[in-house]
Amino acid sequence: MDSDDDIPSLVTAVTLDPVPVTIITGYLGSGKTTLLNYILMEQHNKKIAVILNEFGNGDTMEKSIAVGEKGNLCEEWLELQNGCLCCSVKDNGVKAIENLMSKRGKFDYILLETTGLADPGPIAKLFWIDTELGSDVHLDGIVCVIDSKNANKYLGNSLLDEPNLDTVNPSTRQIALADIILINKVDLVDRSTFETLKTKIRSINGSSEIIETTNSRIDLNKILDLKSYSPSNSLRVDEMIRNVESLEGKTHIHQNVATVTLEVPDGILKTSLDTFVCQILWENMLKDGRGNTSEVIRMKGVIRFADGSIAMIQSVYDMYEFQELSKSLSEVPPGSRIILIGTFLDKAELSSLLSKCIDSGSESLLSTNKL
Ligand SMILES: Nc1nc2c(ncn2[C@@H]2O[C@H](COP(=O)(O)OP(=O)(O)OP(=O)(O)O)[C@@H](O)[C@H]2O)c(=O)[nH]1
Repeated sequence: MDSDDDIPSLVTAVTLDPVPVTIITGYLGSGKTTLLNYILMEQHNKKIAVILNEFGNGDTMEKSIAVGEKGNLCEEWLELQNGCLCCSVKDNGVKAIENLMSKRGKFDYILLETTGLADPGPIAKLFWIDTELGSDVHLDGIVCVIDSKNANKYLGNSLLDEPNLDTVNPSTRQIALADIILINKVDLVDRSTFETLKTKIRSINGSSEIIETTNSRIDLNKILDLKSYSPSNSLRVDEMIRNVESLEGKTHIHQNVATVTLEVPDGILKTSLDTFVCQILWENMLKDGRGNTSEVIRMKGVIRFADGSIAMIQSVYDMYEFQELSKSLSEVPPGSRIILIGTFLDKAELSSLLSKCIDSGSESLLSTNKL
């Protein structure tokens, strides 16, 4: 490990723009490392930090991180106070990365590869919330790599498989949370296997772009600098909605995880939408028609509020935010819509719960005005 002795104590990283973090997820052996190496090769003139989010051996307090510059990778250490990156407290992993940047200079990009069995949600929340706190890093997006040879097995053999009511496997969560999905190893499968797999993936995540790849080769503009968690992504919501709507009427729900769109009346009160979001994300008040409690894994949408403002709404599990759109984003298509990905999502029940929140919001506004 490097000594701190020769480093002035007040040196901090001069970071004008936060460094983007892309999470690379995917089931075991799908081609995540192949993708990482490809990115490093293609972007050899950039200073890219690679973090492998593996579990330590219990006593491990440090995490190795590779920083690539001018084609060379050198090992650095992340000095974590406690535990591994995915289960430590929010500030821990992020602060360690910021400290490293203050010693070694700002990275151009951070790539974080999760283990094949990891749910990328907790780590995504870690990097997402720190943007709010004025962090030196920010979450850019989640890329999920799928092994087309084997994924049909772990995603179920048939579209008619009996859904498992209790559990959602990590691979399904990785797909649900992905901003872009690479169906890799297409050289190893025939067209019909590929199409079956693509249909399953689409039935889980109806909104994100799906691209087929071999050896994880991809136009890097498609996976880096996506700004998936920035208000500028609101311009893509319409396209995402169209992806979801093209599936309507084709019911091939897999493991009960699916994507639905919800129309929200323009001019809704902020408090009404806030109540609705809290009820579905925090209070587990949303059920499907058969009484199963819904779980919202990911949500994104654009809302036109009563006060005339337009905001992007996003969530990852129980964490959500509204980000007001600037005037430069005023060209977002008309309407207010939300895309939800999760388990036991029932469009009719969602609409009904939303209507109740709108009604009670209007009633309380009315009684406040009477006072
Ligand atoms: N035929 C074929 N092999 C591939 C392709 N992409 C990756 N591989 C091979 O698949 C194996 C696994 O690839 P990795 O990139 O190590 O996969 P990973 O997702 O990082 O694997 P884990 O870290 O074990 O989860 C390697 O031997 C790769 O060379 C592809 O498109 N086609």
